[in-house]
Amino acid sequence: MLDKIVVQKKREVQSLPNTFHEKEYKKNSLYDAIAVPVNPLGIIAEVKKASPSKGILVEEFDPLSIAKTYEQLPVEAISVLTDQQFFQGHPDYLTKIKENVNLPILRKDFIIHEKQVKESKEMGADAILLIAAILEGSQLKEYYEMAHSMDLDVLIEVHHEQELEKVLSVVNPRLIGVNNRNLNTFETSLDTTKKLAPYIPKETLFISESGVKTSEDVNFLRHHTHINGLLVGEAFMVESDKRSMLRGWFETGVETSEYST
Ligand SMILES: O=P(O)(O)OC[C@@H](O)[C@@H](O)c1c[nH]c2ccccc12
Repeated sequence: MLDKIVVQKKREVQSLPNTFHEKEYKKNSLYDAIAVPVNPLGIIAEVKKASPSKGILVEEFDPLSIAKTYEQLPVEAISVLTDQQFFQGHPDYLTKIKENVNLPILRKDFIIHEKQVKESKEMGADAILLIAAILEGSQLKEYYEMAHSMDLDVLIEVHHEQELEKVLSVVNPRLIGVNNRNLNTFETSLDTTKKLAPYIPKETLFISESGVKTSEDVNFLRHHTHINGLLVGEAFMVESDKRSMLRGWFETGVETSEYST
């Protein structure tokens, strides 16, 4: 699946222009929001209509009103899918949300070319995702540095130890996301975050991505790892009472974390 997405992205990149116009948006730092969260853990709530694994999550999809609901909860940041082909997202959703919602906005897409980094800035993103599985070490370094020079924060996504090693050998990332979903099989396992936790540098902000749905999930992650935040899509999208769900996640608190190194 990931291969198929990359083939499509290569096609899309060919039709991107060579120059982009930078508009003046107020920057909201994803890093700062996660470093000093309002919630007990930093919450990045995703605006996602559909996914290749689940199909359409919500029929009546109004990205701006979803983002405004997130802003009211509140959450620390918003992730917006801009991929059209596989997730039914759109770049305009991100721009519209940036213009109307005062939270850090992460562009969620499959970046494989520097033009997409510049395009993200033009869209109004505060941060981008770089997926280690689809990038060489040299590309990771190049896009990471380029993004920072444009004042974009970067969340680097990894799935396993070799990817993490590749990332750490080229950059000193401020934010790392461990994706619990295997992008080839689409299965999620929170053990992915647990397994990688000991290898995430202490000074790096650590996000667990995908497959978080219940307070048991949240407590599992808080008990076994030193995560700073969660990236949640589906659970929010299909829940009508998002506020109660979020409150419920932190109600029971955590027993002392077993995680110590
Ligand atoms: O809907 P979930 O299981 O809560 O997952 C959200 C998010 O982590 C997921 O959408 C995601 C993580 N990494 C990605 C890379 C591309 C597209 C999507 C993603």
